[in-house]
Amino acid sequence: MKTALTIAGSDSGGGAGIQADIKTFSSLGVFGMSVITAVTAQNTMEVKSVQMIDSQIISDQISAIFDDIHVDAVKIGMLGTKENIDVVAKELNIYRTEHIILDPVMISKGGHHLLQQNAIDALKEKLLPMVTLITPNIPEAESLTDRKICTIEDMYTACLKLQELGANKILLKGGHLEGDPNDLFFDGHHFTWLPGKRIHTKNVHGTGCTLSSAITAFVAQEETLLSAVKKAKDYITIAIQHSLELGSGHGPTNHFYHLYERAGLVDNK
Ligand SMILES: Nc1ncnc2c1ncn2[C@@H]1O[C@H](COP(=O)(O)OP(=O)(O)OP(=O)(O)O)[C@@H](O)[C@H]1O
Ligand SMILES: Cc1ncc(CO)c(N)n1
Repeated sequence: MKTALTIAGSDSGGGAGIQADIKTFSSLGVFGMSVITAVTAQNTMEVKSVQMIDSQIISDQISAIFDDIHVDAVKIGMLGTKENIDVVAKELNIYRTEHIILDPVMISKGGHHLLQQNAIDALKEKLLPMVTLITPNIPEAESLTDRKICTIEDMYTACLKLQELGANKILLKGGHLEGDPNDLFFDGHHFTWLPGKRIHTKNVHGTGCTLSSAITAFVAQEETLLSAVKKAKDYITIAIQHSLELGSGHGPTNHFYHLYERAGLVDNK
């Protein structure tokens, strides 16, 4: 069985973070492992509080895994602090993996800062150049490039700017712009649009986490990056289409829908 590792924060509400990543890995047939960088007390409405995990324990979790188990692909989500970025970059430089997918998590859907402001430079300098793919949403790309993104033209320009900053491949998610959620993939030479149709639901908690871990699961299974990104887009679309009405805020997506459907466990009437 292929393996995937997520280095991210825990979401007690189960829809985003480590929990979304492990559900995604499992539903797509790869063995999931985790390095927890932060514990968030979170539900569908808000992040109540966050406790960062000590850098030494982060470093130990990474070495415990890599010293023993082969890792086919790594996904990085919430890191929280500059210290965490430093330790993750240092360890991943030691244990080299072919595929590293970075979701540069900065702010939760409810507006809670999940990355300290002083950590953005470290993310740009240390992690950006060493990862295979970065998957910012519009506000994250704006923060990384220091410019507003309002139009399709701006999305192209932002990808080129991210490349200038050292990024290898980029998936710029368009979900935060008006209209349909079309994402732009840039492999360093060519642009490819991943068209979407907006699903009108408030249950979009953890969509970014789920998309990046699905890409990770597909590259772990030897898909090319472009094919992994396309399959992951299909996967998140189905997960949003069948998202779950849980809690009073942004409910989670349905990570296992395609398996339930295959098993005849859903009523399609
Ligand atoms: N309402 C929607 N309907 C269909 N697809 C959507 C919708 N919202 C987002 N998506 C798609 O979901 C994926 C994740 O994008 P999104 O912009 O929501 O990530 P994000 O803001 O990083 O999420 P998160 O809240 O987890 O940080 C993208 O492929 C995006 O186009
Ligand atoms: C732990 C965690 N990671 C990522 C997100 C994405 O928004 C979140 N809400 N919580």
